[in-house]
Amino acid sequence: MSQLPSTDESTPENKTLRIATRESALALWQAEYVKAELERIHPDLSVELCPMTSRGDKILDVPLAKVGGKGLFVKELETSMLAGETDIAVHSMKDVPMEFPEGLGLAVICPREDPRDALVSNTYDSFDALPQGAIVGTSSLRRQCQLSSIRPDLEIRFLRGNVNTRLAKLDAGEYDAIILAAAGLIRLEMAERIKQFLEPELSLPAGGQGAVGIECRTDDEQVLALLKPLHDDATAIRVTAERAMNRRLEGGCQVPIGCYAELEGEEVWLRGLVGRPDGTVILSDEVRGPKAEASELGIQLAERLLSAGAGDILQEVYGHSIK
Ligand SMILES: NCc1[nH]cc(CCC(=O)O)c1CC(=O)O
Repeated sequence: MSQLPSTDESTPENKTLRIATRESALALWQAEYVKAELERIHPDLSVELCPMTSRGDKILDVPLAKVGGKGLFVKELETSMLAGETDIAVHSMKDVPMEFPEGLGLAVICPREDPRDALVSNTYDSFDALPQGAIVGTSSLRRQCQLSSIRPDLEIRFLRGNVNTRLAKLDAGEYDAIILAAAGLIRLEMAERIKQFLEPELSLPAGGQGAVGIECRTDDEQVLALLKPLHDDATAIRVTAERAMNRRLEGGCQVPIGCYAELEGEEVWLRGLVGRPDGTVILSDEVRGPKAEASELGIQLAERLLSAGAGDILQEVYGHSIK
């Protein structure tokens, strides 16, 4: 952490913790949330936001699966932490790559918001109410795949940009409905725009959806101690299982992979799917097991999906085979 000029460097009031954040409304909300939590728990700490633009925010005209390179939304933030210009970065867990650069790691995972996808429309009240051939906006291959599999008649149209941009395009009449993560709308106090929460049976969420994680330098004991009270164990177990599956399949939120873990007492129930973007094939499976084995469960489920043929589907999407 940086020390502001002071005669007595040991006084905690002089410490400023700097949060690297993207500039979208949702990213800023999440960073403000972490700032507020930190300042509530540590009244002597001052926290400052350092907003920056990521590559993923700049390239808006191509589906993310095609932009190439994971971590489009986090690289700039990581560079600034490694350079010591900032201390922590707040991320949507859905956008965080599996591997961290040397010297950085995930410190805590905060309590999960609603993990479901949501249907937003100015005309129709539910997914079932969409007429034949309705135009649905999303650029997520995972959403496109699942919705097309039940409703092949729908016309899925490209839609990217931050939450407000996407809503503006819906409001401009470009789509009959759009699909967004419920969490983003809830955080931005736009939950009233949600017409229907899509249950996992209809649209299995992306791994980590709805959860916020905090990354920092792995050797920064002081920052790690400050962050510790923000951690939520139940969320971390669920997200660990989901991310383990994604890691094995080399995927994240930019590919047609869904995974969602719930806790049932001491057990983790993990559901996963891999599908062709057009929804003509969906492989889905599930596993259950002890909480302590969350990441083994994720790998186990990935292996089962691979045995069922997920590798061929993913090869088409990635352009290379997975081992
Ligand atoms: N990929 C963009 C992204 N990353 C996180 C969220 C939503 C909030 C969350 O999942 O925590 C969104 C927008 C969306 O999918 O609608």
